[in-house]
Amino acid sequence: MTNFLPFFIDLKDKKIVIIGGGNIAERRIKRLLPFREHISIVSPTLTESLEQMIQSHHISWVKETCQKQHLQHADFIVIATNDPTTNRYITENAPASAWVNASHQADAGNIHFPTTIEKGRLKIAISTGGASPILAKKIKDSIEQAIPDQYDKYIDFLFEARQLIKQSKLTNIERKQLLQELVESPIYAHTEQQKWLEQLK
Ligand SMILES: C[C@@]1(CC(=O)O)C2=NC(=C\c3[nH]c(c(CCC(=O)O)c3CC(=O)O)Cc3[nH]c(c(CC(=O)O)c3CCC(=O)O)/C=C3\N/C(=C\2)[C@@H](CCC(=O)O)[C@]3(C)CC(=O)O)/[C@H]1CCC(=O)O
Ligand SMILES: NC(=O)c1ccc[n+]([C@@H]2O[C@H](COP(=O)([O-])OP(=O)(O)OC[C@H]3O[C@@H](n4cnc5c(N)ncnc54)[C@H](O)[C@@H]3O)[C@@H](O)[C@H]2O)c1
Repeated sequence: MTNFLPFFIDLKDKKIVIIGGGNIAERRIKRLLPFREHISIVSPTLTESLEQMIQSHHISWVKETCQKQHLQHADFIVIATNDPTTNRYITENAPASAWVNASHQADAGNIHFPTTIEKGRLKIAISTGGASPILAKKIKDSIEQAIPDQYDKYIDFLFEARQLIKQSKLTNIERKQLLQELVESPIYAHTEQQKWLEQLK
């Protein structure tokens, strides 16, 4: 079994190519668009919803079946066709440097889509390494219930506080104590957060 390293990546300037225009392609595009507007789809057909999406985003549609030139220079390839021969062709002809998501067969690619929880800066990604996406979803639901509603703003406050602490003249021990305190005794009220930040300015 291949061992996958969990990571958070920036897709800016990356060339993303999705092969196939069905349900899975649609699911992948919805996940990718908030992080990268420029995406190419290579597929003879598109779902209705994808047809609408290409009108309103920087998605380019190559209305062809997949050939080698579509894979050249791609940084990130999503295999999402319903044709096993094409799916295999892509895994065999993708550039060695590309990240390949093989939605038809987990271990044929080198990158998996996890299920994710996103609350502002907080991002949690869960994967079962292709064992059970349904279990991944179940774990997501239970973690989501345990995250307080105020976390979104509270984590922004932690970010701001940490920037100020890093710029301060405090010793390393004092910095660590303050950072620890902010987590052990969370401040959720906006006015209290502002007061706390003012003291450091
Ligand atoms: C996280 C999520 C994101 C997303 O897809 O958006 C995701 N699958 C989701 C749902 C889901 N997928 C499938 C079902 C039907 C039930 C079932 O088969 O179990 C359901 C359930 C449903 O639809 O409710 C079928 C399926 N999935 C894969 C294969 C191929 C294989 O197993 O080799 C097949 C068979 C295809 C076929 O039958 O031909 C493979 C992968 N699916 C992954 C991610 C990656 C591993 C993540 C992990 O290990 O946890 C991985 C390895 C690769 C990848 O695609 O990156 C999303 C989570 C739910 C959510 O968050 O809502
Ligand atoms: N990872 C997952 O979570 C997951 C879940 C379900 C299915 N799948 C797998 O994903 C794949 C796609 O499933 P789907 O439901 O989106 O299928 P779909 O039938 O909705 O769409 C398939 C698309 O592939 C296109 N296509 C076919 N041959 C092509 C070629 N040679 N070149 C380019 N495009 C081509 C079709 O025109 C169509 O747009 C299947 O292999 C399926 O097993 C993965």
